[in-house]
Formats: sequence, C-alpha cells, structure tokens
Amino acid sequence: MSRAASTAFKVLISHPNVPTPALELLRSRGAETIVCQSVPPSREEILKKVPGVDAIYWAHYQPLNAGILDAAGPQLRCVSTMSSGIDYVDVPEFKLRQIPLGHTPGVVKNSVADLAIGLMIAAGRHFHAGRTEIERSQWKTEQINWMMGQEIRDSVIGFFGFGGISQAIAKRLQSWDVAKILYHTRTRKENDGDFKAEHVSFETLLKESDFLVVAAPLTNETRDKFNAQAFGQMKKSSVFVNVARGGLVNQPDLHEALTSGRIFAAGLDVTTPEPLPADNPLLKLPNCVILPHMGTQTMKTTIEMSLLAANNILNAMEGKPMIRPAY
Ligand SMILES: O=C(O)[C@H](O)CO
Repeated sequence: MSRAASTAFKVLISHPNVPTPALELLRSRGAETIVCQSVPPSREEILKKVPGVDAIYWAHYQPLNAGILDAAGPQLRCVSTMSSGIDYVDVPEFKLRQIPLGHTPGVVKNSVADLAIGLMIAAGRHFHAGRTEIERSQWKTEQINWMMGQEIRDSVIGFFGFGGISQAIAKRLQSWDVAKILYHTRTRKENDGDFKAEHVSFETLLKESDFLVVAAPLTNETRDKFNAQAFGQMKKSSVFVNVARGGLVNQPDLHEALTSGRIFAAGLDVTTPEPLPADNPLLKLPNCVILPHMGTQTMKTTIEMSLLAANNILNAMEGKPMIRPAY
C-alpha cells in the first residue's frame, strides 16, 4: 500500500557527513533522521541505531547485507546507497526480501570523467615521475628525449564498459583529434554512434587501445579481468586507467606489467584494498599515478549524489519507483 512521504517516518543515515541539503530534503518531507556519528562508520553504532527504521540511507562502502536488514526489522521499506557502485551490497538478499534498493549513478559521470582524463594525461605524460625527479634534483631538460610521453591526439581510446562515465569521457574527447574510440561491453550500445565509438571484442580492445580506460561495475564476471594474460596482449606503449573498482585488476600482475615495460604507464583512482597501505609496491613505481578514490570528490557531484539518494528514498516511501533503482 502506498503511503505519503509527509507521514512521519524514520531514516537511518549511516554517516555524519551526508550533505545538509539531503538531510533537509528528507526532514522537509516528514523524515526523522537518525544520524550515525562515527567516522568511519562503526558497524556497532549502525546496528544499535537501525532497529525500527523505515528507510536506510547508506553513505559509505561498508558491507550492506542481511545482518543490517535483519537488525533493521521487517518494517524496513527501502534503502538507498549514496554511491554509483554497489559491489559492497548483497543485492540478491534485497531481491529475496523484495526491499527496494536505490543508488546514485548518472550524477557521478562528469566528475569521474574529468578525473579519468586527468589520469590519462598524468600517467601518459609522467606527472608522477616528473615531480619525483625534481625532488631528486634530477631535472634533465638538457636531454632532448627526457620524459617522453604518450599523447591523446591520434590515439586509439578504448573503454572497458560503456555506460555514463565512459560516454562522458568519449564526449569530452570528441574534440581531441583521437584516431578511434573503441569499447567492449557484453552487447553493443545503441547510442554508440553519438560518440563515433565502435563495439569490439575484449581481445581487440586490448590489442588496439593506446589508452585503455576501465569504467565498468565490479561483478563476478569482471573481477580480475585485467590480469597478466590481458596485459600481455596490450601495446607496450599503452596507458591503462582504472576509475571503476580495484577488484577488476590483478594488482600484482599490473605491477609486473609496469615494471617489465609490458605496458607504458597506469593511472588508478581505485585500488585493492582501499585505503592502499603506504608501503604498497605500486606506490614506488615512477610510471604509476595513484589517487585515493576521489572520482566523485567535488562539492557539486557530492551534493547531487546525496540528493539523488534522498529522492530514491522519498519516492519509495510514497510507493513510487525509485529514480535510480539498483535492481
Ligand atoms: O561508486 C561511486 O559512486 C564512486 O566510486 C564514488 O564512490
């Protein structure tokens, strides 16, 4: 039975830093918000505060599973994450219980696309090594062939995954004089013509890409997809960029590919684990640019994500479909 969202209802907010506009929106529509105070979120605090709530606003990559749903209780009506990726959510458990689950794709695409292009350039043009050489007093501009990098112009740009983020990158690159845009997904995207992009096999993507950008969800099928066998088929001059999830990449194999010269460079916004320990061997490599998973870390995008998650919940509380249902 549908219920107006103006009727009072309780929402657990799993993180104290959820932007105020989202909290105000929920409160303006009758929500009593129960805000967890621990950073990072403490499972103990969540489990203590979640019993009896009508909705859960999940704002961190903590496992979201049967334990939380059981603790919430049978009155729970819906859950929304404040993230696009939901690899930390036990989606089958939601399906089994028929609990609506929302997430926040779409609004993340622009900030992640900007960052991906930043990584393509930073890795392809030795930003990390260049800075390190200055610190080591090894600035060798007297050598004409010093710090030679890879240009985006005339390059084949390959995407693993061709959803909103890849398409936002492809859209930006339309004016960069690239040679070709290729992508690999299970099935061809009907709108690929809008980006002059060509659907290819995984092997072709590996073999032909000068820049290979990973922007696909982490699933059982994509886990460890980029391993020694995959890197072995890539061009020695290729630049590998991952803005999706660290789990798509076999990191020891990537390390080997970067140290052996099997590929030219990598730019990573995501790693396994996160946070990446300070002594991780990838951090020692001059040809690897690593960021601390900050693709969506702009105020604009964070607020958009927070409002979308709130609206997912409000819709479900009114008995309407969520704006971005996760299943
Ligand atoms: O999944 C997402 O929304 C991005 O990775 C940012 O966390």
